[in-house]
Amino acid sequence: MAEPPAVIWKHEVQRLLQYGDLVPRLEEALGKFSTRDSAEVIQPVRNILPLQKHHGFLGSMPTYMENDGVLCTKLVCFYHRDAGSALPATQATVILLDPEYGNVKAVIDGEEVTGMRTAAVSAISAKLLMRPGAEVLAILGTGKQALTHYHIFTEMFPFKEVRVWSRTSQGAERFCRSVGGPVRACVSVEEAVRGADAIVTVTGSTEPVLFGRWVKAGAHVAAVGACRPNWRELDDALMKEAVVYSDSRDGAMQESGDVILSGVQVFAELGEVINGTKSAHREKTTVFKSLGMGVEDAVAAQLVFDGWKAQTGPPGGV
Ligand SMILES: NC(=O)C1=CN([C@@H]2O[C@H](COP(=O)(O)OP(=O)(O)OC[C@H]3O[C@@H](n4cnc5c(N)ncnc54)[C@H](O)[C@@H]3O)[C@@H](O)[C@H]2O)C=CC1
Ligand SMILES: O=C([O-])C1=[NH+]CCC1
Repeated sequence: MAEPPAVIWKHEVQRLLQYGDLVPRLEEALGKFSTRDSAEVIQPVRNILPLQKHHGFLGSMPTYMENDGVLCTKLVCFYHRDAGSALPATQATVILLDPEYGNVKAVIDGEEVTGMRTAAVSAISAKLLMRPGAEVLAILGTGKQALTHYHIFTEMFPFKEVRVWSRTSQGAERFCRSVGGPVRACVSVEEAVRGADAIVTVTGSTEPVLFGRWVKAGAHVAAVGACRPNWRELDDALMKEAVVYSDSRDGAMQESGDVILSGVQVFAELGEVINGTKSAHREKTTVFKSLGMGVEDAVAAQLVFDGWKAQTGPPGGV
């Protein structure tokens, strides 16, 4: 009979998941995903169930990595919240299964996994697509994703200046106090992004907040919010000016309002750049449209589970 599942919650995930391990695993997994080899990764575009009464969605995100023996699914609820709502915008749980027996091995808090793997993939996009010598980072939004993006971007790149914008001055000030590092609050999006080399959009907006006329030619934009076909964060001018990359081309064509409504084509998946089958146009303005993929949760969950097993020892002791 199978062991009961491990339940690994937020504080343990925070202790067990480190960007130093996560980033190389994600790079490898993005590359595998883009080979479309079913023995490497099977991962359909997430299935979405609308929660109309609550202005939200339940996404189920299964992934099977046959060669790595990883079977996983994430359940994620995400919402369009009114300003001032105290309710969370995103809640997630990751379930790791044994692919041979079918039993659940671990139930893992998905909040930290989602925060870290999303920021790590955006940082990978910047590593591949941002111009060398980038000095100024701008972050639009001051929620959970803003925080994880701040930490990994300032850890991986030597920015001289970091700016942040929020809808409210209290939001921006709270963010500046919480990061424990240098950052300047800006009163408008334009002030935050003018002259920036890298821009991260992590808002709950359903309308464009970032306009192409403010974006410096050659800047790199990691666009993380607006994960529904009728939601936007970027305007048409920016989408049409930029070379557009995504985590999943199919995901972007089904879920990204910025891609679908602007009518642009996704030039490449990050995995294709990693595999060397598509170019990294660092010299041009680039947009990485992130939707989030189950394979990213799967590699993060496997890292957490491996760390948890190493600390607890084999089932039943030695
Ligand atoms: N691409 C991906 O893999 C993932 C994307 N997301 C998306 O990223 C976005 C941010 O997620 P979290 O940080 O978890 O949410 P959060 O609720 O913690 O933060 C959202 C931020 O956006 C701001 N905001 C909300 N509505 C806005 C509007 N109309 N205009 C400007 N700013 C607005 C809020 O004030 C807050 O600063 C959401 O759209 C979420 O669905 C979340 C997880 C993964
Ligand atoms: O990949 C993910 O977890 C999500 N993408 C959009 C909202 C949540």
